[in-house]
Amino acid sequence: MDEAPLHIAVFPWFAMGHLIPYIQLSNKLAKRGHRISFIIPRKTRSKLDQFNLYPRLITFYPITLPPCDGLPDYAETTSDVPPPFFRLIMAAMDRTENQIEELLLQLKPQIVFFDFVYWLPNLACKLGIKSVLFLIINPATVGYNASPARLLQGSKLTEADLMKPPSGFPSSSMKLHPHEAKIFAWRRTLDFGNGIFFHDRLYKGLTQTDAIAFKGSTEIEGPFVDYLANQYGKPALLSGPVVPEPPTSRSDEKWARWLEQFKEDSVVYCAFGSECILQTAQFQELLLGLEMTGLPFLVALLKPPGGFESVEAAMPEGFKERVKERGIIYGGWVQQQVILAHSSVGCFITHCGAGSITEGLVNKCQLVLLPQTLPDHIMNSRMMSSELKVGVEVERGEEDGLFSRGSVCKAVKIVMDDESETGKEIRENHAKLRSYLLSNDSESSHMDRFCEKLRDLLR
Ligand SMILES: C[C@@H]1O[C@H](OP(=O)(O)OP(=O)(O)OC[C@H]2O[C@@H](n3ccc(=O)[nH]c3=O)[C@H](O)[C@@H]2O)[C@H](O)[C@H](O)[C@H]1O
Repeated sequence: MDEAPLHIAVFPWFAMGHLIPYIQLSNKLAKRGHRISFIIPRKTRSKLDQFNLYPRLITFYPITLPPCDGLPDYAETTSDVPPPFFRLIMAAMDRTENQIEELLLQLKPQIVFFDFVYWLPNLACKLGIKSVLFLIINPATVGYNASPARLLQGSKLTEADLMKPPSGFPSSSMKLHPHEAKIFAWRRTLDFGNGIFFHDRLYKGLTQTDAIAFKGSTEIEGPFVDYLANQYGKPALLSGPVVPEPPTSRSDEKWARWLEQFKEDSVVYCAFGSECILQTAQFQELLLGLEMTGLPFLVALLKPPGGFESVEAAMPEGFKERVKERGIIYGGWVQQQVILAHSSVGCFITHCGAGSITEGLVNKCQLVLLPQTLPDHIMNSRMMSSELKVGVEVERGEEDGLFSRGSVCKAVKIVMDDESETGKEIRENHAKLRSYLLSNDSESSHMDRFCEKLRDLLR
């Protein structure tokens, strides 16, 4: 490489599901010699250090969030508080503009990556820095939901409108069920920090940034990224799938010991990311569905609302006595990537967060898709089940969106059953996609193109 390395500052939304993939992307860039100045929440640093594989090139710049009415002092990422508080974290991030300006003046990066902090493109422009809106949310969701073609339908977009893709959208199989259209419609007018709707925040960022970029690969996301480049009339880049480096740490001893008692590919691991909280009835239905499978299972979920002291306290009656050592329900943080790589784990029930989907695809365990209340989870689920056919969605009520123990058990059985035709097709497709994602050629050609397009912004 004869060109000078780039210096990129990054300022992602303070959610673990965004911070971790931003560090994974930074690792890929640092591997090629680029320098990253990474703005992080101060107290969360101890959780993030382990992901930084190039500390000589990736420097963390911890910042303290300014106080915000109603936000507890200790809260700085979405995993510190329940969902109603997320908009206050966003409001506090919006108040860091002066701090960020000073930092950028001092660091002098050539490019700054951001996602939800919509005011960053204007600030960057003032300082002579190029801005890139880098989204870990898949481009299909953004194209479906926030393309200018959708806005032309007017501000009174109905749930019925949202059940169909906007004009020119590159896929006709990505359709929503009524309960999902409700979620999409609700999100559009969600107050998300300083009185600005989530949708408007994203739209402002998309219109003002110098370029839009996504985590994803040309083969899967290419048509959606081209659609957005066309719609917004600006460069749209793909970083490649940003497959995490294989974990170097071993699983916590207690999980490793527990997993080792079971035969290969037999354990169901179920986790819903860093912020998702199930209502008690659905939490219990999920556990009862796992019990019905007869398989061993490890569940890492936050406790449901309602004042439960622990996840154990929220278990269905008699559940613990019935499943005994065969099932573990844990309410704390686990090393997900290490667990997914364990040879005993054969199935992953995921909420379809962007990070979990990639981590699931690059491991051998089969995917059961149980998307929760975020539009990109729903689109990820549809993409994995209908377009790529690498996982099975848990069936839900068309109107109420609720799943049952029977539907959980059914989906697990399909992917785990050697005799099932659907299961066979899914396992074959997953194996092909896994080997594509893990191939060095795919990663390095995506990164070549990505870095070239970043350089184009500076010419
Ligand atoms: C706004 C939203 O942020 C979301 O993040 P979320 O935390 O829900 O899920 P993941 O993307 O799987 O991210 C969660 C990340 O945390 C890791 N982890 C989680 C729990 C645990 O106990 N141990 C772990 O190691 C996991 O391995 C993954 O890397 C999604 O992106 C979503 O797409 C986006 O819209």
